[in-house]
Amino acid sequence: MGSLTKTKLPTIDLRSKSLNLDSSSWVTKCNEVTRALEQYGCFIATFDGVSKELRDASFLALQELFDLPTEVKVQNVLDTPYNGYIGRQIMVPLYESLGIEYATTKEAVESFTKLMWPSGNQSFCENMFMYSKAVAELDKIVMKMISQSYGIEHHYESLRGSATYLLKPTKYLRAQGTEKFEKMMGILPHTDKCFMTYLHQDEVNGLEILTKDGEWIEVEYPPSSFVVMAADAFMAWTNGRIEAPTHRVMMTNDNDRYVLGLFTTIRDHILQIPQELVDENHPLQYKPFDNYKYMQFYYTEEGVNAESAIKTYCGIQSQ
Ligand SMILES: O=C(O)CCC(=O)C(=O)O
Ligand SMILES: [Fe+2]
Repeated sequence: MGSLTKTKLPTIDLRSKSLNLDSSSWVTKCNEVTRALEQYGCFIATFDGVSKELRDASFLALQELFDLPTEVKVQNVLDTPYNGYIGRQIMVPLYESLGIEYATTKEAVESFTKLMWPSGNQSFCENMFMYSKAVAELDKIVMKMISQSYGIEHHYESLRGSATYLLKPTKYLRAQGTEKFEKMMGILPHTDKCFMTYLHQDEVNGLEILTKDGEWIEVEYPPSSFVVMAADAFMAWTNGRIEAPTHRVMMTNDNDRYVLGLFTTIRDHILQIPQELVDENHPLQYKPFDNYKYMQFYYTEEGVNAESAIKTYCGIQSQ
């Protein structure tokens, strides 16, 4: 599927000083974010909410976490399948991740930390909590910008209190037993099932995005930036105006790769497609749905085998 291209994803400056704008420049910036998402389903955001110290400490904390024995890591069991602990599986032997649910609440990060380190690990706990809070601020900025550019702020306001954040520390081993430049799949092509995704990596690249033209873009992003990516629930909520991009990770045999993904999910709130996004050119494509229940559906046989799980779950079939 698809060839590799040298196209670059747009980079948008969302550092605090560049958001201090007069109203017409603000509108231009909001439109820039929305157009990038409409075209690619994602973009690179420069963001200064995570200091260099916090970033360095967070990636060190990740190494400590993955160095724990497997029997400790498997204790992290969550209700959502595949969010608790995934260890090196046959299809993706390089991949390992752990999910921290409700990561913007201190209690949740404390209880995860206690599970991993019964005698405590204060710096891990503080760094993960601070990191999650900082990136949740980026989510608020991005959501405000998109909803303003579509004129649907009041709809977003009504669901914002139902946004929950899953922090997913992830480690990819470098490709094993391969030649230089030969790549091995780190994570299979997929779309995310949540609402929005925010990815941050150590120096090692590997993420690839499938464009609408069927070409894979290698995403290279510098340390001070984040990949902002629409997920399935967001695609449905925007009535398909912004599509969740298919993405994968390809690893070379150079270095292991660490990633911090923050995933927004809307819980306990039925998502209704804003009527402002429905018109003659954009007929209603999705019924009201529950993001969290959709994530559960995805892991059923029907969900896994569907060509588009979100369309099977809540899509309106065109006549
Ligand atoms: O490692 C990455 O850059 C992407 C991770 C990813 O796609 C996921 O966890 O859903
Ligand atoms: Fe993903």
